[in-house]
Amino acid sequence: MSTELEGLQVILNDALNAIQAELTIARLPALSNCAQIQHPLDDLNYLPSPRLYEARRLAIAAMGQLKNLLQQPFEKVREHSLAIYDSACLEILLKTGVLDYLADPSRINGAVQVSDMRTALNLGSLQLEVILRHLCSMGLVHEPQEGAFALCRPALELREGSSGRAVVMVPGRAKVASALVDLASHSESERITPLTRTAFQHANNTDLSLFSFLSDRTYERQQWSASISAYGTACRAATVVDFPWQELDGRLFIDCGGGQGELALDLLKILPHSEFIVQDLPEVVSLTQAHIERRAPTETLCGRIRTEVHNFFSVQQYHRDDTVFVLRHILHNWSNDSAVTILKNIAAGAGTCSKVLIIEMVISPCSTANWVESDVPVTLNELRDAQAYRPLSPPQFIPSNFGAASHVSTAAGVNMNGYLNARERTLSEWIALVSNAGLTLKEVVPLRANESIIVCQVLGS
Ligand SMILES: C[S@@+](CC[C@H](N)C(=O)[O-])C[C@H]1O[C@@H](n2cnc3c(N)ncnc32)[C@H](O)[C@@H]1O
Repeated sequence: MSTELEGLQVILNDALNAIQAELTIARLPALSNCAQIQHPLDDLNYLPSPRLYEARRLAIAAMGQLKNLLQQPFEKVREHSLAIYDSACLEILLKTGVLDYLADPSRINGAVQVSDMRTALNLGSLQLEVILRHLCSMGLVHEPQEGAFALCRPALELREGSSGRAVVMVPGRAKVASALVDLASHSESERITPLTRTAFQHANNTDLSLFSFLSDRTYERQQWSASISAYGTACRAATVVDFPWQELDGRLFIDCGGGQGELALDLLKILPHSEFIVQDLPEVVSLTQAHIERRAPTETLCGRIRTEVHNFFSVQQYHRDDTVFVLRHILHNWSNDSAVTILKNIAAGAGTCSKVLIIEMVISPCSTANWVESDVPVTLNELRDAQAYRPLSPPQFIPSNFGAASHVSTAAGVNMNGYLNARERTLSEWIALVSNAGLTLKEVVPLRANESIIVCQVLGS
């Protein structure tokens, strides 16, 4: 019977050995924090082998559990309460132009003195070294000589055009987080603001929903749409590879709230006998149409892909029995009641062979109950040479949601809550939601990404 410390040490060693072996098999270079070029694994389009993907997840989970085990609790609480400055420093790095200055090809290979940055960027009295030192502890910057800083490899994800930058630049998140605290701190009886009002509305003193608020704010809308594209890019490779799309070739695909049509464009390439309709609100569809014509001129001409204005709060008009309705990153934007209405509008028009594919996170509860070994656990050894992705069973001492490896997903749930009174959902919440809408959940296909594909059919079919 090993102690928690011993158990986690073994798990971490096994995970690191598996990572090392998989890097060698894939002929990937060694990882380095201070490298000035991205590692192939940093590319969002690079899909790691199932064993490498899971070993990374396990190593992060084990490191998180070890940190929880070892860190002095007062230091831990202090660290979390100060975490608000992590995002503030990230924003300062971008908004002062320091990131772009350090990332410039003429400077990227050496460290730059703070005084030079201050003069070049006209930063006056900003105590830049204080900010940069905190960014060092976050692993985004390093300080090879006192007062001289250079970017670390992860910071390359913040360069212009990168998905990471798009996510950081979403406006007003700090305001929403603070309004969430404000709303949550009042008991039900003292509440002046009705519960249906979001923290976003409270923070911006508006009754408009996020989407209506953005409709006449071009800059903010562009920042949002860049971040939405970034989430799509992050799960793109896994969505295409880890789901058996070929079994559905020949069907009509309706991408509900399809945005720029990126998912349909990806599927178009691998499903030569299928047709695609990308639906969205009128102000989005006009941009989507132009985007699709640029990206897939031939398929557009052949009628294999087109756009259509459709509000998903009205009933779908497609009654073809073989229709596949896809909703990616849609339902987590809506409360349960609204999400049920959206799904009912699809179910009302869907034939018995139609499918509804929901591409979203399926949050695991953080249970530690599975510390008792499950019947047929999937281990890193079993994933050796595996081509098809299967998630690992969490070993003893690792929570069922892989703890620290789920941090982004649980934080995304709080973010959805703050902006939209919405949430990321667990499997039991998904089952309840789809059955309330007259659908049945057939299976959940996990992806090498934060998302899974939830396959639903019309009830009884
Ligand atoms: C988070 S984005 C997801 C976009 C796309 N599915 C993707 O994965 O990239 C949500 C999309 O829902 C659309 N949307 C919001 N309300 C809608 C409505 N009532 N009817 C149709 N689309 C809507 C938005 O315009 C936006 O394109």
